[in-house]
Amino acid sequence: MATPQDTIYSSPMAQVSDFRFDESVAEVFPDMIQRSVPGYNTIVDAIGQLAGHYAQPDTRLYDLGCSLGAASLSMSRYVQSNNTDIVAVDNSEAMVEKCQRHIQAYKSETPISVVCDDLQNINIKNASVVVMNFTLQFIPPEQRQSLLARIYAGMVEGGILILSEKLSHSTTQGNELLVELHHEFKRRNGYSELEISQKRTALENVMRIDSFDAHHERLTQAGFKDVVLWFKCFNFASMVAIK
Ligand SMILES: C[S@@+](CC[C@H](N)C(=O)[O-])C[C@H]1O[C@@H](n2cnc3c(N)ncnc32)[C@H](O)[C@@H]1O
Ligand SMILES: O=C(O)C(=O)C[C@]1(C(=O)O)C=C[C@@H](O)C=C1
Repeated sequence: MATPQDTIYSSPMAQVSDFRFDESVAEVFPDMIQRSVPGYNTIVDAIGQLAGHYAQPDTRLYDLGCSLGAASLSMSRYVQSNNTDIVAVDNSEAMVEKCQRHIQAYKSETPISVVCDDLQNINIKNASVVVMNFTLQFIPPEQRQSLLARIYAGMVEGGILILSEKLSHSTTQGNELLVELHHEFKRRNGYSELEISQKRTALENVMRIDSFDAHHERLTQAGFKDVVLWFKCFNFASMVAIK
C-alpha cells in the first residue's frame, strides 16, 4: 500500500496547535513515524519476535495505543501459541478505522480485535504480552504509575510488558547532544527546519517524556522483577519489563 508523505508541518503556521492523532495524522502515519523514530521498523519486528517467545497458550496479548496496528500485525506473524488473541486499543477514531482495514486485509491467524476506547477504560486480564509502543509518553504523567500497576496486575507470571519511549537525558549537555542527533536523523529523512521546529512546538504540551531511570523506577515500583533496555538509538528506546 502506497503511503502518502507527511507534509503536515511543511508550511508556516500562524499558530501551531497541540499535536493530535486526527484524520490528517492517521493518513500519513506510516511515513511520519518511520521518518521520525530511529529504528521504528527494527522495534516493530522485535516486538513480534518477543511476542513469539513470551506469548503463553490461553492468554491474551494487548497493543495499547495501537495506531494503525503495526505491532499487532508483527505479533500475529510470530505468535504460535494455542488459543491466544490480540486486543488492539486506540482512542483515535481515525486511527482505529484505518487499523481495522489493515487488519482485515492481512488475514492474521491469531484473532485481532480492535477497540476504539481510552486505554484507561480497558480491563487488562490474563495477559502474557502487553505492548505500549510510544504510547505511555502521551498519558498524563500523574496517571502513569497507576496504569503500570494495573497492567502488572492483569499479567500472568512470566509475562512481559514491551515499553518503547522517547527519552530525556539527565544533563543539559547530554540531552542537547541526543536531540541534535535526532534532528539530524529527521533532516536526513527530508524534514525541513520548519517542519522539525513546528512539530516540536506541537508536541510540547502533549508528549511528556521521562528519563530511562524514571521508567526503571516506575516499572520496578509496579512490581516488575527485571527491566531490560534492549534497544536505544539517540533519544529513543525500547524496554522489556518481565513479571
Ligand atoms: C505514537 S502512536 C503509537 C504507535 C503505534 N503503537 C505503532 O507501533 O505504530 C501513539 C498512539 O497512542 C494513542 N493514544 C494516546 N493516548 C491514548 C489513550 N489514552 N488511550 C488509547 N490510545 C491512546 C494515539 O491515538 C496514537 O495512535
Ligand atoms: O519526537 C518527535 O519528533 C516525534 O516525532 C516522535 C513521535 C513519537 O515518538 O511518537 C511523535 C509523534 C508521532 O506519533 C511520531 C513520532
